[in-house]
Amino acid sequence: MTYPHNQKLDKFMENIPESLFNELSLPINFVDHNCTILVMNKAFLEFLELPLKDVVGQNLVDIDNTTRFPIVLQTGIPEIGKRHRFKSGKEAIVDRIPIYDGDRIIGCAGIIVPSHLSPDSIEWKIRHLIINKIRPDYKTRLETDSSSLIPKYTFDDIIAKSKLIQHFKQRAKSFSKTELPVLITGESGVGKELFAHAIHSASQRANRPFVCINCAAIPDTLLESELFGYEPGSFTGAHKNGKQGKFEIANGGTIFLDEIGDLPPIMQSKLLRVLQENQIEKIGSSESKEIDVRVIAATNVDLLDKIENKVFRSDLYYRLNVLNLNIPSLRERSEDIPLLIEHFKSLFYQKNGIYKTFSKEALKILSGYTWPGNIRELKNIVYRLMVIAEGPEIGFDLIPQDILEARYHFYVDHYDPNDILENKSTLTNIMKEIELQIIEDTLKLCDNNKSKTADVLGIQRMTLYRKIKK
Ligand SMILES: Nc1ncnc2c1ncn2[C@@H]1O[C@H](COP(=O)(O)OP(=O)(O)OP(=O)(O)O)[C@@H](O)[C@H]1O
Repeated sequence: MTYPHNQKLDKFMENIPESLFNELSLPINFVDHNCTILVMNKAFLEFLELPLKDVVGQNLVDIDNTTRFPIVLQTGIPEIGKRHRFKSGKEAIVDRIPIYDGDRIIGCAGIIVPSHLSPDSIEWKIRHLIINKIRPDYKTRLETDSSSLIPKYTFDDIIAKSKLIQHFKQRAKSFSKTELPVLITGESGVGKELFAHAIHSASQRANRPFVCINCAAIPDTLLESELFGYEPGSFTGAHKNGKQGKFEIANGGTIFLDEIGDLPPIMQSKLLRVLQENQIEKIGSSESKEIDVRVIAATNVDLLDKIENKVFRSDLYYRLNVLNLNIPSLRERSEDIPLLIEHFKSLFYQKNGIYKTFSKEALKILSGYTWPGNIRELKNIVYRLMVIAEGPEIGFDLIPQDILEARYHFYVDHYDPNDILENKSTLTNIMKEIELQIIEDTLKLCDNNKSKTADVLGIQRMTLYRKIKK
């Protein structure tokens, strides 16, 4: 295959034989930097329900105006495993992978992954092969999602309808226009890492590395070499070629220092020096190297408290906390819960091809829960329910006991002792009242179905009748 307009792309594609390309049942296309189609295989044309004629040279937007290729060509940010509705109304999971020549975007590849395909299928494997060929650095993300140099998320991935989070998204977007350090605080699982990725993705550095390091997950003895690297032979057991540190890898881009509150004091001093001087010194080296790295740090502990207890340096805190985002917990924005459940359902579907709905009662219970583990906990529960539900609908009965019980604690916690004094109630009467309230609420959730209510509450149907009658 040759692409007269683009020698670089030509070189890039020269190893892919056209015959093989057209035989693939996986729809694939390539466009140049103007979104002009360079290749669209038979499977792609068939998927778009287009006649099997040559579309090379046409603009993809003219063929399918729903395409997001122009956006990917502009941002340079890959979109992998995204759900897309085509002009024909068909839906599928798609990958859009920008192709670079150095820093320049010269084209984009698109793959449609029909939703019935299992991750074990040959097409799925070919998809991985193609992505890895275009972006070898993306391989890690597809497999483990953990140590890639490419940000995993953009602001579009932060799902929220609450005004509260919209406000934080807006603020974070304005932070991405600057080069200043950002400190993201908030409880565990609220999306701090997600925000860090999004800030980088929307910044001038989007096409440069995004390097994450979890300061709590690395033993103190290894932290220095992880962050700053070492020279060959600088200590026993050192790799003979030495090692690049995370700061050096992140040069030109962003480093995300997660769980910064757990950084040991000695490393706090070293980090402070790096931030002040913009220079790193590898272990075993006497020379400093200039670096240009934007720092985003996150923590779920109270750093001011740590400063007061003299376990965190206040000067480092002020260096990191130039811009601050204190992400609210999920219980402060419970109106986002149904939307997040919908989002995780569709993510699960994209990955596993399994789609289930939640019953009205189940949704109501999940929306009323306080989610101490925040969005991470919600995501895990949604995935777990998708796996364990046998039928197409996830009902009340599958909700974990601790979530159901938490509702009952709510009644107890919210009982006003003044009512006891005013009404001169006895403990037995108070307990009965609470019990009745729970029964009434559960009956409502179960559309007045008494057998179901008894089942959910774990009592006999006759006991339920007796309690209602009383
Ligand atoms: N608004 C959101 N929309 C969609 N997914 C979200 C949102 N917020 C968080 N998540 C998801 O919830 C999970 C936890 O988020 P993340 O790791 O960013 O939290 P965190 O605050 O950094 O947690 P920790 O303090 O434990 O490191 C991730 O899978 C993330 O993708």
